[in-house]
Amino acid sequence: MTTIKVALLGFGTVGSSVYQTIQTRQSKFERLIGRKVEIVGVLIQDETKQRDIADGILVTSSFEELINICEIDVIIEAINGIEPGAGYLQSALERGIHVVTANKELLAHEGKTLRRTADKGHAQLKYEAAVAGGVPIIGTLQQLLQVNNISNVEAVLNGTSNYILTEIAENKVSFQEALNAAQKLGYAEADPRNDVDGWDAFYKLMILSDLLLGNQPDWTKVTRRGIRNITLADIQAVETAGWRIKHIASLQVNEGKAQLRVEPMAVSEGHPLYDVAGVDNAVSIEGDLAGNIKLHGPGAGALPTASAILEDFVQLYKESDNRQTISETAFSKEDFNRLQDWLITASPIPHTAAVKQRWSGKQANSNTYLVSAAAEELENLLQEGRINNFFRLAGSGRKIQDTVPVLT
Ligand SMILES: NC(=O)C1=CN([C@@H]2O[C@H](COP(=O)(O)OP(=O)(O)OC[C@H]3O[C@@H](n4cnc5c(N)ncnc54)[C@H](OP(=O)(O)O)[C@@H]3O)[C@@H](O)[C@H]2O)C=CC1
Ligand SMILES: N[C@@H](CC=O)C(=O)O
Repeated sequence: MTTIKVALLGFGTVGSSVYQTIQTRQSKFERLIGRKVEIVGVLIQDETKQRDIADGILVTSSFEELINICEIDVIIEAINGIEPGAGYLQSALERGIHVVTANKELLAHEGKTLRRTADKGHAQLKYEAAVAGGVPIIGTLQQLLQVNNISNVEAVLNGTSNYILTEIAENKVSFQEALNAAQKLGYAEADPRNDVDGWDAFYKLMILSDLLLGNQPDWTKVTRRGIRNITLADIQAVETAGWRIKHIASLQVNEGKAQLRVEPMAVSEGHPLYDVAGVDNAVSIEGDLAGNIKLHGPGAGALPTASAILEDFVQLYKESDNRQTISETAFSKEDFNRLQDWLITASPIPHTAAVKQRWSGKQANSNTYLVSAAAEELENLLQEGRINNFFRLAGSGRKIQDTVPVLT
């Protein structure tokens, strides 16, 4: 029986979990792909750290050493940031080495170049773990794309942010306490600003854009808001009105134009993302043939991410499909002056906004209002401290009367 030789780049939360799983599931791999799997080398940064890695496996901080000494069939990459990882993957693909990566920041920036190199080098590039952790969204979209037209994707894509919002709401902990816990549990990025300022979800959305539309919009034109300024008072006020706040990445295609956004939104009961709690991620997809499909599961953490990586790994030896999307869809600009419906939390209501409905909160400053207003106007009111927060209503095309509970 021949052996597949694997090198791991990174031995942190994700890398060490991939290592453990490969070591303990040998018989499963043999059954699935008829070959043994051997880890031949591990690339790390700090050579002085103690690690539980078997003798005979090269552990090095030099990529040159790793790639020149070891014979490698597959590189599994789980390090942080764009460089040096992008250079390493480029060099591996040029040599015909397959790559499986979990690194969304790298892929959002360099995915296109890497895919081109993969095609030329006849190697495959797999990245299921880079979007939504253990939720198999990439494979599902690749499958659905064959005949469906996808018009709308709404997704909770950052496990850390969802965990923090849930902890604040359910356990009344502070933002900082919830973030500390997310870091301890291995959910957060090495620099957690990527999570709480919306960058991580943004990178994942750009990967979905590449996959669905064959391109990415101008990054500077995409709304990106994080969860930093959301308070317990906001969460409670919005819940009093029957809604929840979720950090949502959305991609909507309307008349050949795509609009992408990452922001906290208000979701009503019945919305596919309403019940997504803790570290879970979920993706709600509208296909013109399939209808609404929702995938829901753990969005971060060691084992779910290792699961996505190793399912990709097995697929390398079962098929060869590195298809690139070709699409006619253009990207539309956000119109910050267009009147839209929003939930705002404030007290008292600023006179400029047209109020459609009002819910009294338990505390003096926690009233919730359904208003028709322009994003720019609300952003200004927020900056001036005249409202506490504002949330777009999730669920495109829904009528407001369908989603807002009638008050007595
Ligand atoms: N944690 C999660 O739930 C998920 C993470 N990801 C992605 O997976 C990747 C890894 O995440 P995670 O395991 O949490 O991160 P960690 O910070 O736990 O681990 C990062 C690993 O990469 C190594 N590393 C960092 N920089 C370099 C470098 N320049 N050269 C060589 N090695 C380097 C570190 O080395 P050393 O040990 O010496 O410090 C460490 O072993 C990231 O891209 C992340 O976005 C994707 C999905 C989920
Ligand atoms: N930091 C990320 C990890 C997975 O991609 C998250 O919290 O979702």
